[in-house]
Amino acid sequence: MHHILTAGAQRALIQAERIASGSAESEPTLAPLLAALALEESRAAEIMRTHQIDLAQILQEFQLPLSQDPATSLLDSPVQPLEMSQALQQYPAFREVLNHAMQQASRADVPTEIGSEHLLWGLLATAGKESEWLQSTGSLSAEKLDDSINVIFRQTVEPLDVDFALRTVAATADDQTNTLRTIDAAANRLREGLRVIEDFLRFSLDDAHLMSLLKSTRHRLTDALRFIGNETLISSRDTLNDVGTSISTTSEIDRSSLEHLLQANLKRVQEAARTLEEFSKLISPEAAAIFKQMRYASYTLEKTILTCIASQRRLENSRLYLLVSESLCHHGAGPAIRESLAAGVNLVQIREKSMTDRQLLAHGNRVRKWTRDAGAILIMNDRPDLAIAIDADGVHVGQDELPVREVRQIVGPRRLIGVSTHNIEQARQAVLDGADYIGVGPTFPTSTKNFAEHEYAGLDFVNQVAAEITLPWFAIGGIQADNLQQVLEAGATRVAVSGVICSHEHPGQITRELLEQLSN
Ligand SMILES: Cc1ncc(COP(=O)(O)OP(=O)(O)O)c(N)n1
Ligand SMILES: Cc1nc(C(=O)O)sc1CCOP(=O)(O)O
Ligand SMILES: [Mg+2]
Repeated sequence: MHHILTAGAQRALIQAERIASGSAESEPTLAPLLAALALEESRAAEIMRTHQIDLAQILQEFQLPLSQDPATSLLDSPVQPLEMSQALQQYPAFREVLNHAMQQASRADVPTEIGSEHLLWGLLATAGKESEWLQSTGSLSAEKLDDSINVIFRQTVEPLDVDFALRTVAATADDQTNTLRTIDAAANRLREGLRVIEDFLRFSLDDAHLMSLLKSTRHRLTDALRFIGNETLISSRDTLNDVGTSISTTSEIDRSSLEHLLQANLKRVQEAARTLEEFSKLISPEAAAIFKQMRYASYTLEKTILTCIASQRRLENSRLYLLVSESLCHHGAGPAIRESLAAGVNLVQIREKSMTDRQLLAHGNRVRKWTRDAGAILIMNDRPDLAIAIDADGVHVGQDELPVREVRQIVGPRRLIGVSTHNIEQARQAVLDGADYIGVGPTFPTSTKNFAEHEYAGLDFVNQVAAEITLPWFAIGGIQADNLQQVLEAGATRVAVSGVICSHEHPGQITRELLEQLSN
């Protein structure tokens, strides 16, 4: 009969082997197993804790060494899982523990893997100083443990033959080697793919925020591989006999543009992450979980990078963004919009706070016509529904309005979504949420919108965004012809304005002036 160990029991056995190898004892004992059960986050450790038994007591009682940080020691120097139980298996008392543990697991009313609690039970049932100590110090007995394990005894169990094919991995050594080789090859593909993307972010996009995201993805790969063991992977590597190394498909050779190259490598990363996730399930559920996270992270990364590239293209020539409110305009919104369009503005936002929906719809339809005729982009403030109704090119939302995800569901994939941000965390989040551009402000005091004094993000925020974000962004708030230069010096290349144009006697004239400064 084959029994499979739970992940917690596997870790405990690996730890036991390690502790035993560092112990000065010439004869093997069960103390390393006891210590390992207390060391791992497992049911056995939990049970022992409820009986006031902890690792420190065990180490002291049985004079065991544990020089490394127990929490990380297993990760730091991994043991090859198949070899793990070989030495312990030679030891009769350990075989007895396993035999008891298997019997105990067999008593469960549902098929049960051998868990750390069964190993603890086996240890208690095996005569020896460890069992005696557990019973005297922690007043723990095999009977008491039954309650904790919650086994339903329905039959008298005959001693079982111990089958030492304790499988921690695949059924055969060949299976295991092949699994490890697959993981090793996929990890290399993933690493290489990430490196290409990183170079793209560094040299083509020059985006520090996305680069730091990518780096943390790379670190996750390292974390996950620790669960499997780097040495184990390298020792399973067999490049000479790997048929995959000689195959290059046309899709691998054909890279028609930087973007194509980027996409191919994003796909490569996702496929490798999927392979790693699936094959790691045979070896380490912890690693598999990390690979799954990496796969999802790579989808976010893909969406974010591609959105960034597409938005840069769409907003390439939009340096001046005009927000129009009827109430601010000297001669009404119509003349302000038409004159500024004629002067060269190519991005307009309808920002009306007091019109009824019907008024907004009618106004929106007029502005749509003017902007379309001028070849300009039209954005509706606050209202995804009206953005669709007037066929605007996008919608702008603030921090308290609908999140990007929900707005996207309403306006679909092609309309632009802009998000207001007032600090660097919000800016980073908006990028990851899938915004197509962000507003960055308020830069200076403004009478167009109420902000408390402490809410002025100022030029520092502009500086921060300039240092790390390449998704198109517009500095906004109190920007005028006479302070625009400071904004540009802080790193902005695009600005959004309202009052300076709307309330100007000659909207066309001030528009030209601002555009002139922006083009310099
Ligand atoms: C380009 C741009 N940036 C910021 C805002 C402000 O949006 P929000 O915070 O939602 O405030 P209101 O404009 O709705 O009052 C914006 N509209 N456009
Ligand atoms: C509507 C708005 N949002 C801001 C933000 O920081 O999010 S600042 C602002 C007012 C922009 O108008 P003006 O150019 O007249 O100051
Ligand atoms: Mg708003």
